[in-house]
Amino acid sequence: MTWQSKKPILVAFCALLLAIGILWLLAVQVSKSYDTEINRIQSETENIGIAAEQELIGKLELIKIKQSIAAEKIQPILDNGKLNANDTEKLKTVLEYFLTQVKDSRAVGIINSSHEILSSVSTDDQDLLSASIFVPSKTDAVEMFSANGRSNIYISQRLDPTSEESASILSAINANQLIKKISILKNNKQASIFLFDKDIKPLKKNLEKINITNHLAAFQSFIQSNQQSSSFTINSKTQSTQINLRRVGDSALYIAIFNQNESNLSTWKNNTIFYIIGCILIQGFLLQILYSLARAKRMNQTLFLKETKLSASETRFRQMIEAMPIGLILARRQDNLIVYINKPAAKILDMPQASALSKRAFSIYSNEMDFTSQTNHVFESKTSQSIECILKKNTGEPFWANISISMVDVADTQTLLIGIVDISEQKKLEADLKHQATIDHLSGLYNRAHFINSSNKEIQRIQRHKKNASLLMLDIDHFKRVNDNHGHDAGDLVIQIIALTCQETLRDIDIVGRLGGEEFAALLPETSAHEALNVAERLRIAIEKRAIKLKSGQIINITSSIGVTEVTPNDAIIDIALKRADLAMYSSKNNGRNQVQYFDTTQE
Ligand SMILES: Nc1nc2c(ncn2[C@@H]2O[C@H](COP(=O)(O)OP(=O)(O)OP(=O)(O)O)[C@@H](O)[C@H]2O)c(=O)[nH]1
Repeated sequence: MTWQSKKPILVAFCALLLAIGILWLLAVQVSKSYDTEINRIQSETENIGIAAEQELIGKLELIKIKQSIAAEKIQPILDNGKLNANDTEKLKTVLEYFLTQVKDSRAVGIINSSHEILSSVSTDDQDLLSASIFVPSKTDAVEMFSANGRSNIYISQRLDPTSEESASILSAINANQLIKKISILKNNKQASIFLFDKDIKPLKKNLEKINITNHLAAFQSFIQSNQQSSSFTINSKTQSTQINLRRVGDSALYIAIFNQNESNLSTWKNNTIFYIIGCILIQGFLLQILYSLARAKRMNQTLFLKETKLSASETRFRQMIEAMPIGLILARRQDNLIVYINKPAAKILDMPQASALSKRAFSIYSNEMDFTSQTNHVFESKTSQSIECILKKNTGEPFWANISISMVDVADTQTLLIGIVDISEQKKLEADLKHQATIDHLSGLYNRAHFINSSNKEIQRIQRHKKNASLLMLDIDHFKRVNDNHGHDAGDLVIQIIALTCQETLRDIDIVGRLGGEEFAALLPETSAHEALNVAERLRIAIEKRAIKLKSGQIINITSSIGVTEVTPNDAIIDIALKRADLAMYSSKNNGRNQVQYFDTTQE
C-alpha cells in the first residue's frame, strides 16, 4: 500500500478522532450541565424544605403559646384539688375558647398522668380518644397519629412544667389542613411535601402522589441518624427526584420534600439527545465530506501525475517521430484532413509543416485513385498496406515513394497513419540496372539476352493466338574492313547508325536487338513472310543509301545482308527461328551480299 492510498484512511481516522473528541467534550459539557442542574434542584429542594419546616414550627409554636395561655387559666381550677360541676364547666369553657382560637383544632383536652381525660372539648371524640394513650414524656411534646382515617398532630404541654405528675393540655390539630396551609406548597407545583412521624406513617392524602414505600429504608436510616436534615437524589428513566428529609425542630414530626423535575429534566435530556444525534450526524457528514475531499484530492493528484506522464510520453513520442528518417502523416479518416506531419515528410513533399495541415491526404498522390484503393483495402482488411506509387511534391513534381497506411486511434478519433519513404533514387537505380541488363550499350537496342527473352514471350503469344510473325537477321557486310580502314571508333559509329536505321525503319512493336558484333535481329509480330520481305528490303535500301560521315569527315557507305524467316506456332523458342534466319542471312552473304534472302520453312 502506497502513501497516497493510505492518506484518505489517515484523514478519515483523524476526522474520527476529531469526532470522538467533540463528542467527548459534549459529554463532559452535558455531565457538567447535569451536575449543575442537579445541584440547583437540590438547593431548591432544600430551600423548600427549610421554608416548610419554618412555617410548620411557627404554626406549632403559635398553638403552644395558645396552649400556655389556656394552661394559665386551667391551672388555678385544677389546683382546687377537687373538680366540682362548676369547675368542670369552667374547664370546658376555657377549652372551648381554645378550640375556637386555634384553627384546624379538632379537639382539646386535659389528661392526667394516668392517661385519664379529665375534660375535653371535641368536634369528634374519636380525635381525642385515639390520643388518650399518648403520655407526654417531656414537659411538652408533639406527635402525630393517624387513626380511623383521620390524621392529627397532637401537641401536649404540662400544665405545671416543673411537676412530672402534672396533668397536660393535649390538642389534636387536623394535620392535613395544617400541611395544606404551608404556603410553599402553592408556589411550587413541582414539589410535594410529606409530613410523617417517627413510625413513618405519612398523611394519607400525600400517598396519592408518591409511593413512599420505595423510600422507607432511606427514611428509617435518616430517623435513626438523628440528623436535622438530609438530601438525596433518586433517578429513574423518565425523571429525577430530589428528596429533602427534615426533622421539624426537635419534635417527633418529620417532613419530606419530593421535588420532581420530570418536565425540566426530560426536556433537557431530550435536547441533549437531540444535540448528540445532531452532532453525530454532522460528524458523519463531516467525515463523508473529508473522505470525499481526500479522495478527490488523491484522484486529482493521480490525474495530474498521469497527465504529466502522458505529456512527457507524448513529448517523447513527438520527438521520436520528428527524429525518424521516415516521413509520417496523421490524417483524420472522416475527412482525410492532415492533422500532423513530421519534418521528414514535409521535406519529402517539399512543403512547410504548417501549410501541410490545411491539405487532404489524397492531395499528395499523383493519382488519387491510388489513395482510394489503398485506404479501401486498409478499411476492409483492418491491416496496414504498403504500396509503391508516384506521389507529387508541393511543386507538382512527381516522385516514386513507398507509402504505407494503417488505422490508429488518436484521442478516440480514427486516424490514418501514413508513412512515406522517398524511393526515387532506388527506382532510378533499378531502372539503370534494368537498362544495363536489357539494352546494348553501344547500339541502344535490346542486347542478345533480352531480345531472346522478349522474343520467346512473343512466341508464347503467337502460340496462344495462333498468329504468325516474321524474323529478320541482319549482318553488316565487310564490317571488318571498316575497322581495319577507319578504326574501331568508326566501326562503333557504323553499328550505332545501323541500329538507328533499324529503329527508324521498323515499327515500335517490333523487337529489335543486337545479337553481337555487327549482327542484328528483329522479330516482327503479326507480320507475314511477304510483308517481312518488303520490310527487310526497305531496311536494306535504307542502310545502303545512308551516307555515314566519320569523325575524320570521310563519308562511307555500308551495305547489309538480311535473312528472313517466318515464325510459326510450331517454333518452341526463338532460337529455332533464329537458326533459319541465320541460314537465310548467310545465303544472302553467299549470294553476293547487300540482299535479302528468305528461308522457306516448307523447304525443311
Ligand atoms: N568496331 C567494332 N568492331 C566489331 C565489333 N564487334 C565485332 N567487330 C568486328 O567485326 C568484324 C567482323 O568481321 P567478320 O566476321 O570477318 O565479317 P565481315 O568483315 O563483316 O565480313 P562478312 O561478314 O563476311 O561480310 C571483326 O573484325 C570484329 O572485330 C564492335 O562492337 N565494334
